[in-house]
Amino acid sequence: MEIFAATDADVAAAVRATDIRATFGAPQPPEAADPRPRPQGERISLRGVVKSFGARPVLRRLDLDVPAGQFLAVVGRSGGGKTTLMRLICGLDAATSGEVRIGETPVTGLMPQARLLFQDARLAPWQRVLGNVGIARGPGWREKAHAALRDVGLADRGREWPFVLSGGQRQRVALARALVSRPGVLLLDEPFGALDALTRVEMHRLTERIWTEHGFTVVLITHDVAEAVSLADRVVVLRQGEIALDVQVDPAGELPRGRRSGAAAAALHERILAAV
Ligand SMILES: Nc1ncnc2c1ncn2[C@@H]1O[C@H](COP(=O)(O)OP(=O)(O)OP(=O)(O)O)[C@@H](O)[C@H]1O
Repeated sequence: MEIFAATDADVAAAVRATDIRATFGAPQPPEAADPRPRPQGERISLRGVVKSFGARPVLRRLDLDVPAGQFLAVVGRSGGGKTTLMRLICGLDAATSGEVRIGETPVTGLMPQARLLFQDARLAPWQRVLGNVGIARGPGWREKAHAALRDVGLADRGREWPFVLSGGQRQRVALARALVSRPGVLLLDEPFGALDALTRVEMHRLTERIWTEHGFTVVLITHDVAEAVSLADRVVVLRQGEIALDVQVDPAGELPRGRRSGAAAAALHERILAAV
């Protein structure tokens, strides 16, 4: 295993080379300054997907199409198969039968165009923040990692160690690490579940902004129906391995994302809760 620790000189050079003034929510510099290729959201499709562990079926003949660029939220009770679904989409696990595709490509192993974020940030403690974001290395990794840190409002934290960061900041580093390769699909497995309410709202706004700027396809798992209604284009309820509800959040385009309140949002909230 390669263990790499960026030296202070490395980090200082990377920080000097980019704009460290950009902070969370600040306007982003022109695309030309970013060394990463422009991302393309990718379609996700599942056809007749079954996943069993031993004799126990967890996903039962699932059909699901997520159009490129859509923000889909998946809600459901514990044990309903949500994480299993994510693992099949990114190729961490294989379906027992049926087919999963990202774009036109059948998922037969780990998919480089899909990135998965968990509830815990899973940072490498022996790497500084910049090293964590660029952990996959490759040509130009420092510049790419720094651009991703700037995306998440942590441009000036690259030289710090993960243990000095707050939980929300660690999740932002994990998000930057996922974004560094400009994925077509971002899979979020309850990444906000362990955060306090204010940090969670910050992360909602950050996720929405980055999704708008990057244009990737998002699948967000959450137990929080309000979070699903607030952020997503569409909500799917997964119950005992089957889709119990599949609903567009705002088909008429009347509910501003992030401020979805009022009777229509409340009715949708109730409908989702009834299906969970
Ligand atoms: N590797 C595995 N081996 C055996 N059973 C598994 C495995 N992974 C998941 N399961 C089982 O599959 C079912 C669905 O698990 P999954 O983690 O997908 O649910 P979930 O909806 O994400 O739950 P939660 O909301 O609690 O995270 C559970 O009963 C779980 O015990």
